[in-house]
Amino acid sequence: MAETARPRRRFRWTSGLIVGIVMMSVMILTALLAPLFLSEAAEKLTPQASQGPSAEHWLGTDDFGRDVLARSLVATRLTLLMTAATTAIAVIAGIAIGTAVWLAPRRIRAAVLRVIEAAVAYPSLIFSLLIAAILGQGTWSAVLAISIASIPAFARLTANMAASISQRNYVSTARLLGVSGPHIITRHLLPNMAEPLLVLTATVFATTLIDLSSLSFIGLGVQNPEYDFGRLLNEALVNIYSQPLQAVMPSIMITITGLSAMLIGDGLAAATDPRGGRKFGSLRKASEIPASMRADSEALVEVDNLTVSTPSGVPLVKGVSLSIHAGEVVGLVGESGSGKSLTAMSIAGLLPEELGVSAKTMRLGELNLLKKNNPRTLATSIGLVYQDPGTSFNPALRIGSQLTEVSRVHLGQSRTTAFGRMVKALADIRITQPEKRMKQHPHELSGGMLQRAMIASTLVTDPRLIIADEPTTALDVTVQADVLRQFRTINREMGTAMLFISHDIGVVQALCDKVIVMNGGKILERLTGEELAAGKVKHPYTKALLAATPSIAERKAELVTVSAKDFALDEVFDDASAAAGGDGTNGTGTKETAK
Ligand SMILES: Nc1ncnc2c1ncn2[C@@H]1O[C@H](COP(=O)(O)OP(=O)(O)OP(=O)(O)O)[C@@H](O)[C@H]1O
Repeated sequence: MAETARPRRRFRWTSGLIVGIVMMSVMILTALLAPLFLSEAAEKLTPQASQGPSAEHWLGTDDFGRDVLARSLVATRLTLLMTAATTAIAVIAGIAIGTAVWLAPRRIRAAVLRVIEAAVAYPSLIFSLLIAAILGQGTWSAVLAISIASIPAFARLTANMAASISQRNYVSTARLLGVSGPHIITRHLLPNMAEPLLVLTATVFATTLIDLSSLSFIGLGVQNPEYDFGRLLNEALVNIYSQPLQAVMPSIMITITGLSAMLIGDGLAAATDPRGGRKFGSLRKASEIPASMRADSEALVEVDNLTVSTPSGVPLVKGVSLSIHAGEVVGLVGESGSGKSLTAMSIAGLLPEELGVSAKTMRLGELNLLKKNNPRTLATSIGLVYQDPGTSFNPALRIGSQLTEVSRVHLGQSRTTAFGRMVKALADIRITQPEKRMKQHPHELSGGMLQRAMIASTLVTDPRLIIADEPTTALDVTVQADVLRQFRTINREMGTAMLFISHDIGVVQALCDKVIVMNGGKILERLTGEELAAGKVKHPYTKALLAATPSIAERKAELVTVSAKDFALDEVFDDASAAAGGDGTNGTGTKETAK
């Protein structure tokens, strides 16, 4: 069935970006028009030397009787031309080197990357001074010097991004199919690097302007009779006490040009960052409906007529209603893109902010989930378990500091108390040597152990609801059975409500009291776990889902995890424990059990 189309990401205009573009447009207009109308006033020598401000010369005149304001405005053209040329050379050469490095054999690539890194570490202004001294004084030697000094930054960024993009599956596939290196670069690499390169270009434009002005200021850049902002500052220096205004205008022009480029760079960064600039308050106000009118007022979690839409109004979740009682497990099942995660993330308040959410009711107990809630309340009321335990943890930090974060930050517990409670939670969930585990890094633990650690971390805050989004998909079948068993235990013993998301109808059938089948953002069918187990399904889509799980339906004896809830889970867990040497967490084989 067709996936709901993901709409094109909207470009976000920020006020900074608009101001930057307006300022830069004014500078470009000045660069175009000033030399046409003000050249004479700016360049003609007159006897009115070194005069103060007057009606005729607003900022006075220089040592040769030339109008200071006119010279500053006319200098905009050369300054912008030099800055644009320098930036363009740096960008083109940097991207060419960065991508060529990616195509080079491994040893050459490593050597060139080391050279680029050393060049980046060296201060660019000193580097450009060195090059300018070698090339000699003059406008274009300054341009070349600064562009050469800026190339390493672009080359490194391009090479790093190319390395990361080249790991993606579509690039591997293209390579496997024999697509040529240059074709991969133009088709796959460059389009995916455009945004960060654009942001860096704007920033380098600003720093280039400063560097060029500095070279001209110290006499290495633009030479008489040409003049840019730096050259004007150089001329103003000798009169700084008698004619301070002479230095003011070029300084203002440098500031405005640099600031506009920075604002454009920042604005582009914010506009292209999918997480940035999101507004709170995309939730519509909760409709205050009396308890008597609620669909299921006894339920702990109640969602009534939830709709999630894109900024352009395309509905992704269409009128979903569900309720979960304390101690109940509700499964959301459906193929990829059916709206399961968006439904769950709406409840958790973790939806991307650009998406609009509306519902008649969405609550957890008395907590109105349609309002912007205190993050502490949400973090302690709802526990989240994600799909891939490998990516749920920061690989650079020890397990302990990550697992105790919520307790320390949101419950205000001391490090020792949080550590102690976490060790107990790990032991409760039958992780061996919990103290040792807390001091280890994520790569030292197996996937099953990490996933159980993640479950344990959600429990220390006594959440009322646990949302588990495909929590067993990344695990092999024996560890999967163990994790499912842990969920069942928590749910039964602690009375926690659970929303369990899966595309695997067999897993849902094994664990859930109620099952909701979704597709295309809508609920197609509601079933009890028993109805599903007995095959009492009505909707053709659910039948198709069941038919697409032949290993569950046809090999009940082998994959007992999905045949008869508790019995199956216990039995599989025991086998998994045996396979893993008692701990049940390191069993990595895909041993099928209970034949
Ligand atoms: N931030 C977003 N902006 C626009 N569309 C989105 C966004 N997030 C998800 N979608 C789209 O909404 C639809 C439902 O997504 P959702 O993640 O809920 O699916 P799912 O059923 O959980 O699938 P999966 O199992 O692959 O995660 C998909 O078509 C997806 O492309």
